[in-house]
Amino acid sequence: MAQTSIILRVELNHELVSFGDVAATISKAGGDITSIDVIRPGKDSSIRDITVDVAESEETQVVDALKLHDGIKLINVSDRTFLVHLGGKINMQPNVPIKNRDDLSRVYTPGVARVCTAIHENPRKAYSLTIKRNTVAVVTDGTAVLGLGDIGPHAAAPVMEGKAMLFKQLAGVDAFPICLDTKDTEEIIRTIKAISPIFGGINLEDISSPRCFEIETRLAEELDIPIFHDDQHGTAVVVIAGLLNALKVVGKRIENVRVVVNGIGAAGVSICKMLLAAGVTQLVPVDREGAIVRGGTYEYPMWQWLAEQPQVQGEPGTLKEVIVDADVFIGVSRGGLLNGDDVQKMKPDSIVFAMANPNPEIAPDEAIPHVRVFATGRSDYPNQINNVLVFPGIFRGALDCRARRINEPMKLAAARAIASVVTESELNEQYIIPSIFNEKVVTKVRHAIIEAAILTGVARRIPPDFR
Ligand SMILES: NC(=O)C1=CN([C@@H]2O[C@H](COP(=O)(O)OP(=O)(O)OC[C@H]3O[C@@H](n4cnc5c(N)ncnc54)[C@H](O)[C@@H]3O)[C@@H](O)[C@H]2O)C=CC1
Ligand SMILES: CC(=O)C(=O)O
Ligand SMILES: [Mg+2]
Repeated sequence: MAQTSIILRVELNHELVSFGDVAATISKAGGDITSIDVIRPGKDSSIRDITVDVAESEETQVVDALKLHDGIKLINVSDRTFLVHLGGKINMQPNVPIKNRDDLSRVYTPGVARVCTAIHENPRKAYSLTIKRNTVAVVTDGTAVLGLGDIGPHAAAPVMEGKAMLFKQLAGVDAFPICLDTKDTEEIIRTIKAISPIFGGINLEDISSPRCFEIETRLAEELDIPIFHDDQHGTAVVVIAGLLNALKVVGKRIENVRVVVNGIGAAGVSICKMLLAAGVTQLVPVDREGAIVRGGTYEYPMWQWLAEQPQVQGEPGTLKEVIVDADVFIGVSRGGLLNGDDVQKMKPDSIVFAMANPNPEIAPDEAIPHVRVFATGRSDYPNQINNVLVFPGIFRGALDCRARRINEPMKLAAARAIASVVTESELNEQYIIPSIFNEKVVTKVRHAIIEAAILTGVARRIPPDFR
């Protein structure tokens, strides 16, 4: 059940109510008190901030119970999630202070002019003399934001700021959110190209399919910095990492399992491609109209490509039909499509990755009794299969070796690196994928990316630790 955390500011009339009564009322309504701060002490009355963890569905019950209680005045309810977003989640800091005119004349005019000239004469110096070497643009048009769909560029910003925070905290990469007010493929490509000089890489985010494929392909052809559509490749890399480990847990081999992938959009297409590259021989891609079958005719080029792959199964069917006897289900579609009965019909020792955000394709409580390995994209359940395990380390590595692009061998190396963080002795049903807070993740992904970039000839610099 999804949890939230709220802060309740209450005034207590001590003649009518004790703090014990308040705690009991909150607990009876389903809340769990995690901290109490006295804001204004007093003999007759006091004001306190009570932080309460509560299931999202029970938040109103807690609030109503306090409102109805004699002697309690509910002054304010704040949602801690909204509080951390006040004013935005990131800012920009100078690297050196400007304390006097001397400093000013060096960081700005006239001194800066000599640096500009040096870059003009040798554009590669942009990497050593500007923020380019460590800066990535996180670019969206707001058309496929999480599983919320086309909510527009303003509403997409909190996700992009969140990605920027993760880039910095996990990998030291400076990332800047850019939310474009256009859905036009050509305009998006033109705009990203026009802003690219200051960036060392472009992370495309939450751009809906099929436009995302052309945007990424064209930018990769026309720019010489890495272009990475996170929802496609970040997701595929982390799915392969999780699947390699989950298969070990259930004792099945990748070439013997039947895999259903639901939602053949940005994430689904890339996952299918990577599954085939990793050795899957029985693949059932499914979208709204049911299974995409071998030999079928489809409107989207990527679906048509799938229909031409020998490993893609020929039998048509709805999701509820094709999931019967599947070994693996991977959902990157939208929440609440399956129930316990559906996953019960899978093969024994089934693996279910229900990765739609914020709500998975099947609620964990419904799935867990019937499947052997269960994972979601969320941070509030075990086995979080989320591309946050991928993009920080991939860009750390790509920036450090100034990779021209991020290719297939680099992605496969990243998947293996993530899987390898979980040791044989640690591996179990509840731990197939490392936590994002495990520091080995970024270190290992970075290493794997640089090694593969050097081997495949896309690195333009050998970092000191590889010399
Ligand atoms: N856990 C993670 O790391 C990630 C999770 N996701 C989640 O995966 C979902 C899809 O993301 P994208 O691929 O970026 O979006 P997208 O918009 O490119 O693709 C979504 C696809 O799902 C299909 N779909 C929608 N309803 C469906 C249904 N009832 N049955 C079958 N297919 C259906 C759509 O037709 C579309 O092809 C979102 O919920 C997103 O939050 C995406 C990327 C990473
Ligand atoms: C995690 C992510 O990128 C998404 O859900 O879109
Ligand atoms: Mg995304």
